[in-house]
Amino acid sequence: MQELQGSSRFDRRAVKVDEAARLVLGAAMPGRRESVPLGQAAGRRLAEQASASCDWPPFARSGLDGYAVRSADTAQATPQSPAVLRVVGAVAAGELARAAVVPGTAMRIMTGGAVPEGADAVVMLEQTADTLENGQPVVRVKRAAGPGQNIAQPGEEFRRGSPLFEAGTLLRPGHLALLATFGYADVAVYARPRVAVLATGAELLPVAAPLAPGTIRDSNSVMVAAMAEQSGAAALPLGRLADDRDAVTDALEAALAQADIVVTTGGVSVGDYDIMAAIMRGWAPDRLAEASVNSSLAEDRLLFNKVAMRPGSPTSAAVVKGKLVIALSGNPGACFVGFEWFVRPAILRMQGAAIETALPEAVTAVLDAAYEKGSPHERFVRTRLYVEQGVLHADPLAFGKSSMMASIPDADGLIRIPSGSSGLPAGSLVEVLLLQG
Ligand SMILES: Nc1nc2c(c(=O)[nH]1)N[C@H]1C(S)=C(S)[C@@H](COP(=O)(O)OP(=O)(O)OC[C@H]3O[C@@H](n4cnc5c(N)ncnc54)[C@H](O)[C@@H]3O)O[C@H]1N2
Ligand code: MOO
Ligand SMILES: [Mg+2]
Repeated sequence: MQELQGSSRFDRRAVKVDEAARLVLGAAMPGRRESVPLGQAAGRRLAEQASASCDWPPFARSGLDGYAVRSADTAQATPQSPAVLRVVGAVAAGELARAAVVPGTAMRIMTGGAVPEGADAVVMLEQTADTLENGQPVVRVKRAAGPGQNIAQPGEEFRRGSPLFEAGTLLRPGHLALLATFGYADVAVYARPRVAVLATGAELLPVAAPLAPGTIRDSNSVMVAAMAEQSGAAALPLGRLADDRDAVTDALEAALAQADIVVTTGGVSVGDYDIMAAIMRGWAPDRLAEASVNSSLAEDRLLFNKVAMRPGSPTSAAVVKGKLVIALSGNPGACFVGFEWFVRPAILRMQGAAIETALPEAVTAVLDAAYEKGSPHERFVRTRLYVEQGVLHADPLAFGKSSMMASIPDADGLIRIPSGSSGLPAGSLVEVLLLQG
């Protein structure tokens, strides 16, 4: 048996969850960059500002299938007395007109076609009639066209050189459309942070193993790895380790050599085999009080080893060799909440997200059922969210204990129950942290 000497295992100062998250974010700097083909850039984050490489639209463009005209020529047009204009040609999208539109003439034009010189309006086909006069094609325009009508002016949407998206922007399909428009065949994005995942606990079996008495299958590894991937990271699942301090220390060394963030689960409380707590304490515990959001990655230090939150109070974090080590609690519920507060924000920050957007997003909802339990620490209660008559409701889920998993897959959010309270009555307005879909 490995003894953790002395009473220091109980000597832990709880930091508030927001402060703990900021300590982690202060140590998680935007990281490596790489260039990827545009078609692979969805879900990645821009590493540098993108800007418009030309005016958009780049030329005066017809918004309809119709006739390009001089609006002045149609000023008196009515259905009874249409303007009669000689048709001097046609222009399809992708073509350039071979003639200008001079007074008394019109040019047939298709949607997306470049408006010919001289024309300042497009009349839709439905408002025109084609005929022949003296063997020449003419078009009758039955209504006055306003100047600029149905024409997208060059630069009306974007000016050449104007900023499109800032570094850190999460690229969604619409962003890709604009990047394509402006010729970004390759895009500079932040590299996916590499997140090593290591589960500690002698009781843990691989997923494929049959259960033996006293053992359970490792469910945290796969959950944490999936959450990391969902946040834009590349997960490196490193498997399970028994509660052996030397073996875990060696595994951490190896993980630090290949990852940007090392996430462990289990072994952070006060038990005899909670070796992660001892290992974390070993990282310059005397610096704990000095740790601040401005600390650099230069020196190894413990960021915190207790958080004023339930679940997840023993969650710990340290900076080691310039990398973040986040030791999540083994209880699956605590592991899940600890990831949302510390690991996901760190992953987002390393991909250039601003600190405020890296933190969990909060909304306000009406609490459907009373939450009776008071707590010296803030609580995060798994909840379903739904909208009724335009109002967001939080319906707390059963089986929400830290050790329980049943409600994790159903949770849309985490209700934030303030500390020190004796709970909250039904109907209270509560803050809810949104979870990823
Ligand atoms: N005397 C005290 N005991 C406990 C305290 C305390 O303050 N005083 N804190 C409790 C709280 S709160 C939590 S949370 C847990 C934290 O436990 P650890 O982080 O040390 O985790 P373990 O002891 O290794 O395991 C706890 C629990 O979770 C199961 N587990 C662990 N790893 C996995 C995994 N990969 N997949 C699924 N389940 C896992 C493990 O079997 C245990 O049942 O401590 C309380 N105790
Ligand atoms: O703080 Mo422990 O995480 O659930 O019960
Ligand atoms: Mg334990």
